[in-house]
Amino acid sequence: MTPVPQERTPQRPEPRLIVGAAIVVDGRVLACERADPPETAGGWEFPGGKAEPGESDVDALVRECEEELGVHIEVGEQVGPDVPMNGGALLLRVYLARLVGDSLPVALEHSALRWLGAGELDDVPWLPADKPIVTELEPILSPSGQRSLP
Ligand SMILES: Nc1nc2c([nH]c(=O)n2[C@H]2C[C@H](O)[C@@H](COP(=O)(O)OP(=O)(O)OP(=O)(O)O)O2)c(=O)[nH]1
Repeated sequence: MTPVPQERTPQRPEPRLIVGAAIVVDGRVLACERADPPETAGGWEFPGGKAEPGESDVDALVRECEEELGVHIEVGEQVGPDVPMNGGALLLRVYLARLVGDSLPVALEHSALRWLGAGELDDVPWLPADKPIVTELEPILSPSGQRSLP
């Protein structure tokens, strides 16, 4: 019998994961202004970056926050949705986090840092992918909603 040719569905490569940390202290979250590249410079984001192959989300976030801010963090629950970027090639995922130890964040790679309370989240131009996440962060930062904080 002649084998029936199988339908071939083109395989999309897995998106590259970008992890971000919503570091919260006393009801305010740390926002970071990108310094480069020119396409995203001046946009505000959560500290973080690409998870390396085989690296857990938590390990990637701890590493990135040490590199970018000189702080050690403890990572909590995810906040907001996974947000596809670059036509699905990248996926942004953000977790609540808190500072561990006495070190305060320093802008080692960003051009500015700001601590924003619930009513101040619109004070900076977030990168587009961050907006649905910031929307879900707002009620968590408000005094009545700090249930999910790590
Ligand atoms: N870290 C971070 N990146 C974000 C956010 N929102 C957003 O659109 N991005 C984009 C900006 C960049 O195009 C990409 C992250 O790349 P990156 O350059 O920070 O990654 P990285 O630290 O691993 O650096 P590299 O390996 O490319 O040098 O994701 C966010 O909240 N945090």
